[in-house]
Amino acid sequence: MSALKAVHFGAGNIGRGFVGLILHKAGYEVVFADVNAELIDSLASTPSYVVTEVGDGASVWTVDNYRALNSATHEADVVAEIATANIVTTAVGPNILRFVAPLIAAAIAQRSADLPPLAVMACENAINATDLLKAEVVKALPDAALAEGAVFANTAVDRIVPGQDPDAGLDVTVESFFEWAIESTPFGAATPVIPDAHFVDDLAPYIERKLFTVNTGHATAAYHGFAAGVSSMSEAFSTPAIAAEVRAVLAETKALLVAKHDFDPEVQQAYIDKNMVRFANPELSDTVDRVGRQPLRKLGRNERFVGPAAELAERGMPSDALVRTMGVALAFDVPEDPQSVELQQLLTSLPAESFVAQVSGLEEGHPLFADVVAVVRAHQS
Ligand SMILES: NC(=O)c1ccc[n+]([C@@H]2O[C@H](COP(=O)([O-])OP(=O)(O)OC[C@H]3O[C@@H](n4cnc5c(N)ncnc54)[C@H](O)[C@@H]3O)[C@@H](O)[C@H]2O)c1
Ligand SMILES: O=P(O)(O)OC[C@@H](O)[C@@H](O)[C@H](O)[C@H](O)CO
Repeated sequence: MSALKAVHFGAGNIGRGFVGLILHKAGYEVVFADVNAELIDSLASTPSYVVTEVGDGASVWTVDNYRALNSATHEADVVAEIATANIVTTAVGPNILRFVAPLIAAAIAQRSADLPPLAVMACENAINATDLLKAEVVKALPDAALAEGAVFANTAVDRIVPGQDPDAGLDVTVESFFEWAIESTPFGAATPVIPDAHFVDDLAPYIERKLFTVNTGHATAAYHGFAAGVSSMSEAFSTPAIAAEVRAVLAETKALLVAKHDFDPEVQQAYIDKNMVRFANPELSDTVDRVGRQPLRKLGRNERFVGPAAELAERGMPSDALVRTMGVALAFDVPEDPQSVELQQLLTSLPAESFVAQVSGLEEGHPLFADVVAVVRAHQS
């Protein structure tokens, strides 16, 4: 292995505008793997694309030195690339990890024992997404011991990359802010060289602070915005009643983060205030449909609403704003979003208790269960 090589699954917004860019800046040749034939053909036939940042300290970056492979039609080629790569990353969505895992498993099984272990990092908005990916990879390996040929590290990624102008081609507009935290412990002394990432011993506080602040706040504005008939995120945040709902949920998640991870309350408040400014950035043309996408995932057990609300309830602490927002999220009805369609079907076909058990994963005896049932029932009536 001479030059550095990374295979990245998911050449979408965060793939091109964040992970691909950072790996490129770190000196890796990036091989993008995606199932979108049009996107892959376009990448394969275009030598470079441009990432334009907006916001404080914005720069413009040209990304080149990449290749692109269709992972639906060229599985064996993708496997061969991973088998000789230093790093494999994903930004496909947590529900898709199980589909990319068999390719990573096949590559690990094929990898020469002379090569250093493959670094595997899922870059998704989910707690311990790499652990989910690892479980699927191990399931697909002919011998679980082969997993020793890879190092699996959880990560937390933060950069708002909205849906792009259809005329932009491969170019991506992103906010200038970004953060990529990667757990260092799995790597021992051999952490990958990625200067724009930072390696931390314990990722839990980072990923929970990110998911339960950035993503909880973001989704709160999206669902309240949708219910109010607002379509752009910047408009949602500049609507005082919606901004107040966001501040209310973030006060609740702050209380949890402070109690659980011993964060300094003032530091967490400064983080919230900084994010309120990020969210409202009028230069980012983000939509409530994108930020609220896949509502069934977002209403899941370890996700941005039920996750913190359940822990608050277990500690006897209030979670009224989080629960109220879950109720508002039920109105998210976007015909182009299959999970939104399924959400609407489940709301008409299931009694409130079954809906809550199925969608939120809460059990009947849980201290949050009755509160969530109440908002579902109110929505149904
Ligand atoms: N956009 C953001 O602001 C942002 C920020 C941080 C994290 N994330 C996370 O990154 C992930 C991707 O989000 P996005 O906004 O880039 O979405 P996106 O829809 O723009 O990109 C996802 C890409 O994955 C591809 N894909 C789907 N199935 C695949 C498969 N089986 N194999 C390979 N590729 C496949 C799609 O074709 C698409 O190009 C999500 O987990 C999201 O939560 C997004
Ligand atoms: O990607 P999702 O669907 O989990 O969440 C939508 C947005 O909140 C998200 O993509 C943010 O823009 C991103 O997490 C910012 O780092």
